[in-house]
Amino acid sequence: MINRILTPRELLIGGGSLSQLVPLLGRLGVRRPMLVVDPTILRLGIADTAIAAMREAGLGLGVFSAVVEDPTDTSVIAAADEIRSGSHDGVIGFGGGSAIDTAKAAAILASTGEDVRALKVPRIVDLQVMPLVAIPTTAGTGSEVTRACVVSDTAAQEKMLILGTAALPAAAIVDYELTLSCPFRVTVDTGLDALTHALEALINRNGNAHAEALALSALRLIGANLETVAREPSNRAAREAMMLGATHAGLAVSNTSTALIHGLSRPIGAFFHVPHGLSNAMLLPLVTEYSLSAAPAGYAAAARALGWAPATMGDEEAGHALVRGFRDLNTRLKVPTPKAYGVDEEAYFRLRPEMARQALASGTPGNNPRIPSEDEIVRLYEIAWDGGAIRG
Ligand SMILES: NC(=O)c1ccc[n+]([C@@H]2O[C@H](COP(=O)([O-])OP(=O)(O)OC[C@H]3O[C@@H](n4cnc5c(N)ncnc54)[C@H](O)[C@@H]3O)[C@@H](O)[C@H]2O)c1
Ligand SMILES: [Fe+2]
Repeated sequence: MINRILTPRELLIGGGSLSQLVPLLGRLGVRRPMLVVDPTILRLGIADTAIAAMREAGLGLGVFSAVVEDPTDTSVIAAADEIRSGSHDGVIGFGGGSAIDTAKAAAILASTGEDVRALKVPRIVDLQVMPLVAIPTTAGTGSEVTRACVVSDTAAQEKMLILGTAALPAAAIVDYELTLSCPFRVTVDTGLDALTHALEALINRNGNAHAEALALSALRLIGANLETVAREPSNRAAREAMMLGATHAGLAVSNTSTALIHGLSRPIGAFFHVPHGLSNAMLLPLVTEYSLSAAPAGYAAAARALGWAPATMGDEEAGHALVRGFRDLNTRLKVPTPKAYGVDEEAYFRLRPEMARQALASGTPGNNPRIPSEDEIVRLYEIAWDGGAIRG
């Protein structure tokens, strides 16, 4: 079997690596970068030295900061228009996944002239685009190394998945110091997103040895450090480990695709604006319990890498320890159920068939070890409402 493994052409990893942005742009041949930056990052002054260095180097810098959380079609079209009108020849995505995905989608639109809706899966967008440098400020999405990008279709209330080399950054700067300012909820939710990426890469039907190695590395790093960063936001060693874990998880999942948790999570985000990592975490215990019997070795390996099952424990028992571990972790990290989060109950139950349809249309449930029918997905949404379990 042939595995097609894709990664950015250059990764700069380590504290202080942001200082290398100007020479990196030089190596990529970018003279007129458009900086697509999270407004909070701009306000906190986190991008100031990079902006000053680019100006000092005489680069034709543009700044777009109208990034919205869970980027929309209208916001990415606005960014693309500015890239085109400013004749920019490269894009920098600086912020959480929302800023990086805005930069990705805008670079694709500006480079190709395509309509954003025409890019969504099942199409694979292997088109040539201008160089993109991704600089994450959350240890979460791994978008800095993935060939994926998520844009909300405002009219259809759907989170569109865009996949292909067009969405793969040319380079990434992975500097954990940029995450030191993340508040508790952002730290935890994005960390749980990274954990979900690693798990879904490990148990994926498209699994491969490359993704497995990186997923296990990510689970070890995240298992040992997520609760530490939640408790001690200034712990640099733990922040560094979480950042590396998120990038490893991104490299893993980009080369397998996501699975059932992300498939079910995106519609919850699209309709009820639950942050992405949180909607994943709400589903982690239940979907793992549902899927366990179809990939016992993979789930057991995840439990061991997270430190929740000793090497001597058999696969079946380790799988159950994993489900229990996710439930306990959610309690300790204050992850609410959809009900406790304040999701509108009437709308949630009315929309569950449409959410199931969108989940299946994204294609990702088909990568899960156990593939659910549309009716089973509706049932999973029902059980997830107040954090229920299949075995009661
Ligand atoms: N492309 C991919 O591979 C991929 C993978 C997973 C998720 N996503 C997408 O990424 C988006 C979520 O990204 P995210 O979870 O990183 O959250 P985000 O980018 O939406 O940021 C969440 C909040 O944290 C703030 N923030 C970010 N960095 C900060 C910092 N260093 N200090 C203080 N505040 C900071 C932001 O301003 C924002 O208010 C969703 O749209 C999701 O669908 C993409
Ligand atoms: Fe994710």
